[in-house]
Amino acid sequence: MKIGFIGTGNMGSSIIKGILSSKFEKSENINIFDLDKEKVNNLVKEYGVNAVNSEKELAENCDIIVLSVKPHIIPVVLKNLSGNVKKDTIILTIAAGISISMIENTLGEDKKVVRTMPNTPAQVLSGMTAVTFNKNIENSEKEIIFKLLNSFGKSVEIEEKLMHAYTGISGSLPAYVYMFMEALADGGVLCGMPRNKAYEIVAQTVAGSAKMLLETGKHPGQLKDEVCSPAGTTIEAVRVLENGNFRGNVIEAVAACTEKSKEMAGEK
Ligand SMILES: NC(=O)C1=CN([C@@H]2O[C@H](COP(=O)(O)OP(=O)(O)OC[C@H]3O[C@@H](n4cnc5c(N)ncnc54)[C@H](OP(=O)(O)O)[C@@H]3O)[C@@H](O)[C@H]2O)C=CC1
Ligand SMILES: O=C(O)[C@@H]1CCC=N1
Repeated sequence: MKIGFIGTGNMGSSIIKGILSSKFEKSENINIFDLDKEKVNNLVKEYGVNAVNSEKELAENCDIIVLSVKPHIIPVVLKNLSGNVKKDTIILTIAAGISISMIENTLGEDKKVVRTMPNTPAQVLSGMTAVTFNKNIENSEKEIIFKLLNSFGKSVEIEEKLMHAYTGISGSLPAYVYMFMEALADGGVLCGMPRNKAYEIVAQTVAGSAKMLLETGKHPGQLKDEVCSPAGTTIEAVRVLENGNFRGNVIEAVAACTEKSKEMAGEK
């Protein structure tokens, strides 16, 4: 299967790396188009993928076209693709706030469109991707798309209207987690821990805590309670976090992200 990427920045290249390292597809079947020739040359050199010179050339040679440019560039790309997309080609968008109907309006309602919201851990095969299919995608094609998305992590089918909230709790989430981890390491450094050691310790502990939630089936509040000894160390930290409105701030951050996604889609 030939897969083409229009835009190979942070997210497009994360997916390419995931697809190649999981061996879902060979490098000779990956075509890329990006205006930034440095990014293209680096990917060609490092991974052996093919560079093409236009959206048209990419459309002629691919079974799946991944739209991985910034949302405001999508209309330009769709205009250049218009009239060049074959009947059975699947258009897969990863852009925040770009709806299926926006793509159908330019390329045609008969086109096969898949809307997704991935995240950057795709490049280490630990991504989490939401997906919504348009009416033209057949079940056999859904299976192929799930295999593709699962090759670099996990995926979940959701209603298109939930894509905004999904962006708030997954597409954008790695950034907030990294901020939390950076702040934890800063705290460690303040208390005398060498920074590199602090990052390693924090990363393994965050990964372990996430694994516990996934594998034990316990409520996160219960898992927290299991760590808090009476009059112990942890409850002191919990008190400080609660005084700083930690959970309230996180809820507001997710809501702000969700609202921005709606605004980008012209839904508010
Ligand atoms: N970053 C993330 O964590 C996530 C991003 N997304 C979505 O992924 C999309 C891409 O985001 P991200 O990878 O961060 O963005 P980047 O800016 O890192 O990558 C986009 C790439 O597209 C290039 N480009 C610009 N215009 C064109 C064009 N007309 N044709 C071809 N290539 C072009 C850019 O070049 P130049 O830099 O020269 O402009 C850049 O290399 C967005 O729509 C975003 O919503 C979704 C989930 C997570
Ligand atoms: O910040 C953004 O708009 C993109 C979408 C999800 C993650 N990054």
